[in-house]
Amino acid sequence: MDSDSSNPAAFSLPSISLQTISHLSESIPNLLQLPNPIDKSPYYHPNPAFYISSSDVLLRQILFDLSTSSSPLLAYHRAGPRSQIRFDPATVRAAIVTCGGLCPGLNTVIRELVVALWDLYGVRQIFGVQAGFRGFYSCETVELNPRIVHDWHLRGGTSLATSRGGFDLDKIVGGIEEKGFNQVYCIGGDGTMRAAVKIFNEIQHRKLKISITGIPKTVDNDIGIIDRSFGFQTAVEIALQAVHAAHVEAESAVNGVGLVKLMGRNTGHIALHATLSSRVVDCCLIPENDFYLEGEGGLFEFLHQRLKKNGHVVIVVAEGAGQNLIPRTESQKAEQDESGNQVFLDVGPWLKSELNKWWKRDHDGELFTLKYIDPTYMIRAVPANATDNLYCTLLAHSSIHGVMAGYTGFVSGQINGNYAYIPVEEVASAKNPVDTKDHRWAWVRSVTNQPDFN
Ligand SMILES: Nc1ncnc2c1ncn2[C@@H]1O[C@H](COP(=O)(O)OP(=O)(O)O)[C@@H](O)[C@H]1O
Ligand SMILES: O=P(O)(O)OC[C@H]1O[C@](O)(COP(=O)(O)O)[C@@H](O)[C@@H]1O
Ligand SMILES: [Mg+2]
Repeated sequence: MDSDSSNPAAFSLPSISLQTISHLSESIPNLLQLPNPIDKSPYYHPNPAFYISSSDVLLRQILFDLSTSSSPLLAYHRAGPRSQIRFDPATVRAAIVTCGGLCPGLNTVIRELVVALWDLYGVRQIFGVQAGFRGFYSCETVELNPRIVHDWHLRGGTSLATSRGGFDLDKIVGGIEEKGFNQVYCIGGDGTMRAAVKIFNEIQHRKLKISITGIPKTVDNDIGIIDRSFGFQTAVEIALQAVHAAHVEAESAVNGVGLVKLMGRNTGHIALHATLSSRVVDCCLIPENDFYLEGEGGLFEFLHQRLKKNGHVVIVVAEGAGQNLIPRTESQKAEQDESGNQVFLDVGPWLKSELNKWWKRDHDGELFTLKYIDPTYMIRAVPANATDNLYCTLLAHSSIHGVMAGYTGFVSGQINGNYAYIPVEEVASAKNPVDTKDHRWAWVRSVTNQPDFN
């Protein structure tokens, strides 16, 4: 018999599958247990509901159709302070490292890790590892305290320096052991999370009492599961300034084209958000949606019509878009950066040149002005805005609470507005492409009216 779709009682809730995270007690016998020092904090006055228990979870999917959902709902441990801690603060030696490219908010995360370790938990041995993972074995570490980091949230970049490459598992874990670190906070993107998985496995293999955690940073917002990465909103805000400038230039010319290239290696989130919030973009080109130039339904045909109608156009192109169209030599095909990422060719100047050639070929003699803007590092080399700053603080605090409670091999992240602990392996493999089948891409297309290039 068919279930009655108007009667919610006719459906049963799917089961829940908890994504467990590792705990030091699984590999370290007789792990000590102490009351959380926040009990004595003059600011928090914790009541019983203040502490989070290991049975507190949050769901990844909060919207689903009961008539079709049958697979279990993924749940994660809720982040936050635990009533018992598993490190004696007097013996903690915490290491903080930043890896990969810059992202607004890196310095805020470092600052808040230092201040909260110091103020909430009474940790006094906190170290900054310089220049990314290679800093564990090739540079002096710097001792940090709240006085040193007090104004770091006002600075862009990372005051610890960062780098790509330099991943040598043996040397890194050797360096961690040699320097006596027992808490390792890794701030970085997808590459850093993959590296953290390997370090975590090696620490477990060596049965060391070291907790390692990841705090995901990616200006491209290309890490999955979490709502968004810190710094992303700030980057979009700065990107918008470039889009508005391109619009002014284009509108003030005859047959004016404003072309803006924005970051986005594999994902077009920055381009998409800049397009949606500016409302002045005529065409948004992202890596997830191939495009072509010539013929029916192509970019040139669309631009021709738009210029005829409005007299100007604004194009936003993400750096990873159109890579399949740009001619490249055999050696360019094989080129990789220090972290093993394929080196992209620069889509901005290529597209600018193709557009100029097209106009000259098809509209010779008619006025045409193309202004190209590439804000590149300007969008990520700035301090975090207010929202991202608060987000960084909560991520840093979540990480410390989890580590002090003895959890390891996890990442702190926001899921549906709440904070969760997610296994680092899961984050390392979770991508976050723009879904060109969902409502947001449909929204872009309805705002721009651009072709779908199918
Ligand atoms: N698959 C991997 N295994 C081990 N280390 C990796 C891996 N991918 C990247 N790394 C290391 O992680 C660090 C940061 O990676 P990178 O890709 O440059 O930046 P991001 O973390 O921002 O994506 C680098 O030191 C790099 O060598
Ligand atoms: O020139 P760099 O420092 O290698 O960084 C450039 C790359 O970093 C990125 O900003 C991605 O970094 P994220 O890991 O922060 O997402 C890309 O958009 C860009 O290709
Ligand atoms: Mg990356």
